[in-house]
Amino acid sequence: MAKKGILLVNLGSPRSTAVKDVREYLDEFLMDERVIDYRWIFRALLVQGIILNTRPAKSAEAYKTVWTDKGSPLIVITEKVQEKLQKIVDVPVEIGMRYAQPSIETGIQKLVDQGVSEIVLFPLYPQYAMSTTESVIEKAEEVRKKKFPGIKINYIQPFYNRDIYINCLAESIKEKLPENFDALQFSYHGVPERHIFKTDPTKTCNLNDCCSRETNPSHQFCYRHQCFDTTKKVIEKLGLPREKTIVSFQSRLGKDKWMEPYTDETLETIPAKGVKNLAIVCPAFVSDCLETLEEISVEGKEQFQHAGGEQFHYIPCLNDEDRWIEVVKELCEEKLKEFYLV
Ligand SMILES: C=CC1=C(C)c2cc3[nH]c(cc4nc(cc5[nH]c(cc1n2)c(C)c5CCC(=O)O)C(CCC(=O)O)=C4C)c(C)c3C=C
Ligand SMILES: [Fe+2]
Ligand SMILES: [Fe+2]
Repeated sequence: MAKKGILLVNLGSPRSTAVKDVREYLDEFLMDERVIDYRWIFRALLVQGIILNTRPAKSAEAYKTVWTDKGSPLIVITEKVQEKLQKIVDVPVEIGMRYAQPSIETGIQKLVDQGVSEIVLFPLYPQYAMSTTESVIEKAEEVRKKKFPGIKINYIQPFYNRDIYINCLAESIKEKLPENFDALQFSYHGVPERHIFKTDPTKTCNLNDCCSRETNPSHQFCYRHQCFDTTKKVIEKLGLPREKTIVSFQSRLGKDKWMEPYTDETLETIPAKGVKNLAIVCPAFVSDCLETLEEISVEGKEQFQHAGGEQFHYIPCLNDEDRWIEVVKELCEEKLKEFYLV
């Protein structure tokens, strides 16, 4: 019988905080046609002609503020998840990053070296986006066809609405919520609005009320809907009134219109509306990273307090919490079983 294995895939980080390494990482990341989805020549002009002139130095400074002795938080946390998962499943577990190292190819090679020919690949993003889930699958398929044509890969689908994940996230948030807070903000990574239209095969999403409907044909590929649905399900579990919660989108880049409302603008306006004590969580990320530890915990806090906010309570991601490892295990085992069905 074919040997099976698990590949956990996350976004990836620069090799180090040196400007040249950050530049190399940003080059690979932003030249991905599913991230900056312009025609190659315009993407190259924007990324290599403009963004890479100034952003690497600025981002390198930001990375320095979150870097650990062992490296980037995102990589270190993903390695911890791998270690913990490996102790409770009986197939080999490896990690691969969409950008930089260890790459998806490296991860697959390590599994193949252990005799694996059937892989469950887990893109570690709860909600589907062209720039994340789709990009990972495209890359893995490219690598498989070119380098490992004999192996099979089963992909774990976005799990934004799965009960096991919602329960896990709600319990984790509940444990970390402060006693008193005026609002709980859900800050998701943003995407350009254009991406949502582009990946909607039904052409029924207009980025309006449809995203909050219980059912709509576009929901399977609508990042906005999936963020709303995660939020709705978590606040139901927490028993929080809708009025005590805020949804916003962070980390926009460039001049395109990204999904609104923007997290930074929200943080600057809510204190005047009476939100002085804020709890904030970032459920598009399963591991803490630059975008949560620096952009939200540090910059976001400053923006909020500068605008008159008082208590700012950042709720960490699921990281390597045991309850999350159990969810990863269950989702992986469910997919592993599919190999026996074909
Ligand atoms: C949660 C899912 C993510 C989506 C969707 C996403 C889309 C997206 N991101 C950029 C540009 C940048 N993102 C950066 C960092 C970053 N992004 C995610 C996740 C998603 N991105 C993570 C986990 C991280 C942190 C990586 C780490 O090493 O900790 C960066 C790099 C940092 C910086 O310079 O600010 C950029 C740039 C775009 C353009 C995009 C969708 C189109
Ligand atoms: Fe939608
Ligand atoms: Fe990003």
